[in-house]
Amino acid sequence: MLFMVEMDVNIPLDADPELVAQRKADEKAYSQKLQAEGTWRHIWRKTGLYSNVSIFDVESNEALHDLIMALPLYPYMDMKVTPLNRHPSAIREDDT
Ligand SMILES: O=C(O)CC1=CCC(=O)O1
Repeated sequence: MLFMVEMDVNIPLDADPELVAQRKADEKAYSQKLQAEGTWRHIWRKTGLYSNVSIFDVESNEALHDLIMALPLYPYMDMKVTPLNRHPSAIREDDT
């Protein structure tokens, strides 16, 4: 199942810099592990924003929920989740 997830990051100005740096490092490692496994198919920075658009390939809604809840930066994020279906005009075989 494919999902588009838009993640807006809002870190409070008074947050502990060491804690934030650790969470960013953990987020990067978590993201890159899931990308290497093929679960986190794409991640794009939205130009000019501390925000990304990502495509996930997961088994179920519950799997996506668990993945999102485990994001180290989750406490600082607003999420928008959009389920995706294959477009009838798509020509890429892996867009399913
Ligand atoms: O910087 C972001 O958009 C938040 C984020 C998600 C995965 C990652 O490495 O950073």
